[in-house]
Amino acid sequence: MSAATAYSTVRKAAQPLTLRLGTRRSALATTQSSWVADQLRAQGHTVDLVTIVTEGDTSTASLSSLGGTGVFAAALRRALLAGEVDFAVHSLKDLPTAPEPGLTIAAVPVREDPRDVLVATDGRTLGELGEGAVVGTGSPRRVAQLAALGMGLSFKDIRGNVDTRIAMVHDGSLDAVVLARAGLARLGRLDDATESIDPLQMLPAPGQGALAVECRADDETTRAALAVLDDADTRACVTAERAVLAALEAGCSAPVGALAEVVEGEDGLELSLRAFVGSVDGSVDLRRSLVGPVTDAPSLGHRLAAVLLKDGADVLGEPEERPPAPAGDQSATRPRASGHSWPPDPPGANGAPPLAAPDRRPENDSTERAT
Ligand SMILES: NCc1[nH]cc(CCC(=O)O)c1CC(=O)O
Repeated sequence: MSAATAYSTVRKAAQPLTLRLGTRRSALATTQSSWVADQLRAQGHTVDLVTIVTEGDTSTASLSSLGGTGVFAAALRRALLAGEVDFAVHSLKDLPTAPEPGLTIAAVPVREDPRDVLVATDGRTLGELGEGAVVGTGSPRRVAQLAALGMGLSFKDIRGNVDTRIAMVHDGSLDAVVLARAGLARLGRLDDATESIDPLQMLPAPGQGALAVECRADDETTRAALAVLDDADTRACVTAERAVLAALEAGCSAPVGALAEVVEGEDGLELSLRAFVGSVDGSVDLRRSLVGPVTDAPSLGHRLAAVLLKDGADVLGEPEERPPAPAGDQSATRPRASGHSWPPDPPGANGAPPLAAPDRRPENDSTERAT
């Protein structure tokens, strides 16, 4: 018996396991969880889904009053830490950037297309919506970027699952909604999208389109089984994106978008990272980018956040550190990678350069908080 135990310990990672997967009950959550479960079943493991009801699913109160998108993850994490389930699958963009003590992200599987899509009446694109069109979204990030286009759109704060939101367009109560393309893809509803929005106009949420597969940090057996699902490129991208968010959360509370892509550089593969910080009235529209080594994802994100805070210090609140660098000397914020203003050409309908915000009103800062 003891000899058999010792033997099985050596081969533990290769043993078929029986794992309990905690999942929220929404269609998106169960679809995502089932996809991960199938990947593990293909490795010979047995996976049982355990439904966990979260406050974010049952309450109709606004997300911000419940404590933000973190409420979705909180109940799953409690069940994990209590040992009721062995692992959980989250939409990475809904996961707080602070690590959860006792838990670890064992895998970040290959990401779906991270862009946002428009679902509009009459097959319209963003450019065809027109002045006064009502766009439903509860996301300050989406509102800020749409407002910055200067197209005279108006916004309605909506909640509900993906199907509910699409229905609001089809029944004519809204002109359009903006949703993550990944959610539509996973639910088989991509045909409802009328435009995949160019990241030059709308940067996705950090981590959008990616999943996080989480388990207890001390559960080596489960960790090893989940690790085979990890995609190194996706992990590097979302690590950089979330580093921007984490660094900005410390320095401002404005709407944030970020997107990293692995690109072919002169010295091999590099990370190209773009980020946006704005205000929901569209008056602040700050976009910057950096390129750096794939192995440097966290510091790339932190450096890009520092650039954003420095360049937007007057409208974004207090940056952590504000070096009194002389004009023209940007070396302190870009020790390794090259920093540049992005996008290179003025985007959007108003043709305004990223920083040309004539009516920026710093005194309005307190009304521009992300909610
Ligand atoms: N905040 C809700 C949420 N969390 C994850 C997704 C979609 C899937 C993803 O982005 O990974 C969505 C819906 C949406 O934003 O349209």
